Amino acid sequence: FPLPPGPPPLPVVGNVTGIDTEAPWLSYAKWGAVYGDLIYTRLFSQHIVVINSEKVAKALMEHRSHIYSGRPVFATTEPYGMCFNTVLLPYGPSWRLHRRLMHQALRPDAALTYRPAQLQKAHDLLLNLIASPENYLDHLHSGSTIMSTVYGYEPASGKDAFLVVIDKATQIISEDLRPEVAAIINTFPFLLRFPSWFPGMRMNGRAAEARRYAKDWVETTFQYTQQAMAAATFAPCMISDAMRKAEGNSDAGELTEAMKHIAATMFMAGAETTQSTLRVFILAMILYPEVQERAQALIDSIVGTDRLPNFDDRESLPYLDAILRETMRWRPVFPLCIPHATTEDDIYDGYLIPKAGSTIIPNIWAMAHDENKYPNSLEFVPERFIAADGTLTDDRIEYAFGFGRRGCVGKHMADASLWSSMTLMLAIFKFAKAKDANGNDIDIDGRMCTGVAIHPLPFPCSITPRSLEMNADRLAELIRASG
Ligand code: HEM
Repeated sequence: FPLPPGPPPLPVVGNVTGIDTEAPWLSYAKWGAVYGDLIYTRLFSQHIVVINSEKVAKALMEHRSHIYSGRPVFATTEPYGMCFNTVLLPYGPSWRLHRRLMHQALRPDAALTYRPAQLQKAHDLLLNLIASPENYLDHLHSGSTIMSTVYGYEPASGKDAFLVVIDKATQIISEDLRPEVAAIINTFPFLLRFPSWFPGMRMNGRAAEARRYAKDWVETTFQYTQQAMAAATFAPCMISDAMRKAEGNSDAGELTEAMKHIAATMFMAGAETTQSTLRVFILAMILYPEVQERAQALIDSIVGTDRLPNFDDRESLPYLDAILRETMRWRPVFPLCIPHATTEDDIYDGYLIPKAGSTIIPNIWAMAHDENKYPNSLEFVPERFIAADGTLTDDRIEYAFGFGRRGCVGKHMADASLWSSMTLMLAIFKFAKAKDANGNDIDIDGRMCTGVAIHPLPFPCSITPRSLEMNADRLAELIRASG
């Protein structure tokens, strides 16, 4: 059988020159218009199969998930200190153990138990935003529930020491572990042995830095929880629950080691993604003020202004869910998902998808910007998720969380965190363009960073209470009144 169609490769480098390295998802989507939904391409020695449609992604990665649940072997994983990371583990016993332990904590009914903590975090976010709106990026970050639910640790608002370390590691890894970068290193692994002062070898220094940060983050945060567990006041968290259950088991050592790695993975996979989605949300609210006003009018009419919204209001606020879905569609955090790898040869639609080292890239960006499904896809239009009878459509943007057995394990937790943060922020604040010294709006270009996971680059914005009477004391009172 032939390989799927794709652009003709150059000798040695393959298709590397035809790819927009800042936004490869755009190149792959353009190729899709010529070659179809399933494309074969080669970057140096790396065989890559790109999937541009949700239908094909589901047919392969969900209905044949026993074949498509591996991860490519990246020469960068070990030098960057990432061997512990569930996301990059090969399809095998360690990954299965990680997944089982995570599933126990994050399956839909277990995720419900985090709701009070998620609401509390959303309240803290409001208080922090009213106190210092200019630091909104720090507040979005420290507002994550993951540090408290996983480690029992409450990050300080502002620049929390643990979060700073984790941020630095995550940033380097997201930029340098892209399949396009990994393809170069996989082909020329000796590049990683050049000293970092050698021209062009900045990457080497970055690998050493990432390794240091990763070690610090895996060990120090875990030690924090182990020490804190001895204190009578320590509230249970995922680690303390798992460690107590494992006590006395013959495999307690193995479970403790796995928990340490899972906890670090959950933070890496969960906090950054949630924060990035909230950044996209704020960007959209500023660029589409009519959407913001419609949502606020709905909140006022359903919830009123004497209390804050809570999860019981969710069903009555479909437009808020439509905004959440549109946020995830408009600028997906993982435009190229996280690559999978095949563990057997496969034949699909008359084409061979080879086992030998094939990297499978679902182009989530292309799925989210399919003009047949989402006309004017570059515009932010939550109404596309509202049916004629006013209810939500069936399109839950599941593809933004990946596919099959490797699909996101934290999606229920992410969904509730995002909904509560977005809805509560809209209830209290108006998001608008910042003004310059002459009182004119400062334009926002909405540019995104590049990497495996992307977010809008920092932009100036004005975050002010919607009501002139609202201040920190009144907000604290409103939170108390909301129970
Ligand atoms: C807006 C928030 C989030 C988005 C958009 C998101 C998206 C994704 C995507 C696209 C993948 C790759 C799936 C695949 O390979 O097919 C993934 C994997 C993963 N996600 Fe999430 N995620 C989010 C939040 C979270 C949270 C809150 C957690 C944990 C608390 C989490 C934990 C994980 C883990 C552990 C994996 C790796 C699964 C594996 O390799 O088996 N994610 N996520």
